[in-house]
Amino acid sequence: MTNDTIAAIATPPGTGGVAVIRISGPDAEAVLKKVFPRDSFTHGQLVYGSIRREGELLDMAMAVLFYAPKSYTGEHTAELHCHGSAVGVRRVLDYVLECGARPAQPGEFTRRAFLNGKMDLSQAEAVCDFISASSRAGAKASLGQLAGTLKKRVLSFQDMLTDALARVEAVVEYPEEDLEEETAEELLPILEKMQAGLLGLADTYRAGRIAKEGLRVVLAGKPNVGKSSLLNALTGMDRAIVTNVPGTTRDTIEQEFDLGGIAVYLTDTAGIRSTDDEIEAQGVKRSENAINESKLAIFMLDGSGEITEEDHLAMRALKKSKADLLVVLNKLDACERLSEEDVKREFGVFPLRISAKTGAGIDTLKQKLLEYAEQDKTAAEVLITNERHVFALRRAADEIGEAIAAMKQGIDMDCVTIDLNAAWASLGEITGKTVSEEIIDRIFTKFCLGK
Ligand SMILES: Nc1nc2c(c(=O)[nH]1)N(C=O)[C@@H](CNc1ccc(C(=O)N[C@@H](CCC(=O)O)C(=O)O)cc1)CN2
Ligand SMILES: Nc1nc2c(ncn2[C@@H]2O[C@H](COP(=O)(O)OP(=O)(O)OP(=O)(O)O)[C@@H](O)[C@H]2O)c(=O)[nH]1
Ligand SMILES: [Mg+2]
Repeated sequence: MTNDTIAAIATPPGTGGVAVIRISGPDAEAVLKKVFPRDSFTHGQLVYGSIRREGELLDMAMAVLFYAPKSYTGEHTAELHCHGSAVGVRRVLDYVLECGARPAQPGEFTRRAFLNGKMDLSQAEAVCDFISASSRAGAKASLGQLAGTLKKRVLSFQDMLTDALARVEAVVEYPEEDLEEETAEELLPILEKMQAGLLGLADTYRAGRIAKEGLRVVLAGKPNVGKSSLLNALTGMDRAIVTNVPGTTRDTIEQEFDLGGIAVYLTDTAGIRSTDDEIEAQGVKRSENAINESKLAIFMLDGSGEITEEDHLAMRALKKSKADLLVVLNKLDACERLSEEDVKREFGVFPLRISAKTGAGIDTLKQKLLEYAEQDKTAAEVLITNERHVFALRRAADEIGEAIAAMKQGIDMDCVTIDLNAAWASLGEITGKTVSEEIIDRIFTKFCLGK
């Protein structure tokens, strides 16, 4: 139901400089005029005045009216810019509701913007992601999507499909012209390029997800190699206790830090070894859990010592997990007993040389982490950050693949038409053209109130 008038506080709860109440729907102007009396409003012009209920002053505020369709929602929309008093703004909202508006559902303003064609579904989803972004990379990716970069890409894929469909339909419609072979020859490379383009776009999800959700990295290795020292060096904080007693870290320690705009959640763990100490044994268990929950593990070796059975024990725990592996050889400032070649021979991976103590190699390590996080990002201006979009892109690529296979086998062009239409519909799930009501419901109920 979109023909009633809704209202909500659009700013976060609590005390602030200014609090905004948003009102949208056919009665927005009438409600505003009751709350904030004025003979007329000029579209988009903010004016100052009093809000009184039965003579009692509720706030000295500012108000603005946007006439449909030139508003965020595409409906008549009013805003009251009140003092940022939690109690004050609540009283004004109650008065607005008394004057004929009803409380908005979470995401209802943006849902109306979508239903009124002000934005497509990918842009509406981006509004939610942008608001809740917790890193600069996440904010940047969702803002691009909000500005319509993904929408544009999807629409251009759909345009290409429409062109291809028109040509296939010509073959079906004029069988006497014998266009089949010629058309297949011309369309195949186009479809193959589209398929690759769709899969390439879907592959940006790896980097997109890290931009949106952050990167989980665990520090692992036997006791005393310098894991806690590295946590401190990477985060620039004196976060974890460092001593030369093996078994210093007993529990996992997590610290977030910013890596070129990406949120990295770094976990320091208890050194892995077999132990009779009950507390330490539980710590080792927790280390193993932390490894399993991480995308990347930094396996640390002490270059001033020898490779021991404990190193192998730690490595086995890492190999059992799905975490990707980066090996560092620490303490290169001290005497050098281990070379990179030794490590390569023993563990099959070439290590990065660092000193957690002096900071040598830490910038290179950060660079490696950043490259890892952004791999597959390609030059793409578009980063996919949403699993729903990945599924839709992959499905569209599959359907185009079916069309390609059918064409190559000389199967009836009618089948090709079906496959290409299916691909078009899959892409429509991203823009919202071909998506079910339930999915739309699910997307908007995740929004916050007032958005
Ligand atoms: N005060 C205020 N600030 C805000 C918002 C808002 O709703 N109110 N926004 C809410 O998220 C964001 C801005 N987004 C907006 C998007 C479209 C329109 C809008 O009125 N569009 C019309 C007219 C454009 C024009 O006049 O040129 C349109 O698209 O037709 C307004 C805000 C961030 N800042
Ligand atoms: N020379 C040198 N010493 C280091 C370096 N990194 C760490 N150390 C020292 O090695 C010892 C152990 O460091 P920690 O960071 O506590 O090692 P850990 O791996 O966290 O140890 P556990 O918590 O016991 O598993 C401390 O005395 C550190 O000062 C380094 O790069 N060079
Ligand atoms: Mg430690």
